[in-house]
Amino acid sequence: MTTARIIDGKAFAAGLRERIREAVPAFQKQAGRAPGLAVVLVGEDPASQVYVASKHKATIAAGMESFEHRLPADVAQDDLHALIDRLNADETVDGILVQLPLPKGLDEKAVVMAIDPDKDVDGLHVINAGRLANGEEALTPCTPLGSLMLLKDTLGDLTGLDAVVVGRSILVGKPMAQLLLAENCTVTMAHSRTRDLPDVVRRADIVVAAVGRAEMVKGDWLKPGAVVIDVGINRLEAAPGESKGRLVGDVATAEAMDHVRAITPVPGGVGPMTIAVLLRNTLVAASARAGLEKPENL
Ligand SMILES: Nc1nc(=O)c2c([nH]1)NC[C@@H]1CN(c3ccc(C(=O)N[C@@H](CCC(=O)O)C(=O)O)cc3)C=[N+]21
Repeated sequence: MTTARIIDGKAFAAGLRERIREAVPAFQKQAGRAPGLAVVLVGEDPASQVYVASKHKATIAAGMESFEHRLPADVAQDDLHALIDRLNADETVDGILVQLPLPKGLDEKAVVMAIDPDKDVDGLHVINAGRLANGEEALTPCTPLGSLMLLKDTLGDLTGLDAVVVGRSILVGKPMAQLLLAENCTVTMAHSRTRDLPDVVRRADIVVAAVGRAEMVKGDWLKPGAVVIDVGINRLEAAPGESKGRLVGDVATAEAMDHVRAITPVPGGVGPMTIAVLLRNTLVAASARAGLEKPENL
């Protein structure tokens, strides 16, 4: 029996992008220019090229300015920093995103720390991580913020709920836990060294799976009625006769459907939210930089 609701991240993301598009003209009128997002792509990784192309398209569609910078995989660290410095100083650039991972040999952390925290639309700078942890206004990583939006849309007030975040990355797990804590959840962070992981997950009203292991969270790990956010995007090996393997999350979705109240699919769940929140963060950063009020209902 399957009763779970599929959380349509693609539709929610489309709605968010539409609200952003509607909010851009007010910014433009007051600031005298459109919000600008600079995306830096180093190297030729095909998956990264696809992501960057879709970010570019979405940025233009929202009425914002998109600046793309492509550098060769063997670029010197100093040259990359010189570009970041230029973007930091450029008044028409409100957001800077350096597509990750960077090719081997480059110091990723040093690059992220070189970004002006007020332009750090990925929310990866320690200053933004610290602001988030301290409950201050912060640019917040896109994937966890998008996940939180879906949770609040599904559940309303999250106060008092038991949340388990599986995965402790800087990009997703840690900021996700901070966001849930700020919504008054009781938060448990689980990871590869957690003992009795299935039993830990069984306690949760909210499960956020962000471990990067295909279908690791099984159906019988889930408390009846739990709401599940599946952050994983894993490409399975191609079956004979297929050119590409299937895309699956970190949760065994088909099994989970028999247990949970609602779950995000892969694809079409959290993934599309990531780009929509990137645009949201760009407009938020632009408004703050221009001394304008934070746009409402974004
Ligand atoms: N500095 C930085 N910031 C990022 O936010 C960042 C990054 N680097 N590097 C790569 C990852 C990956 N990422 C995704 C964005 C959208 C989808 C997305 O829209 N996925 C769709 C389609 C997936 C498909 O069909 O391939 C879905 O899940 O439905 C996925 C993955 C952002 N990333």
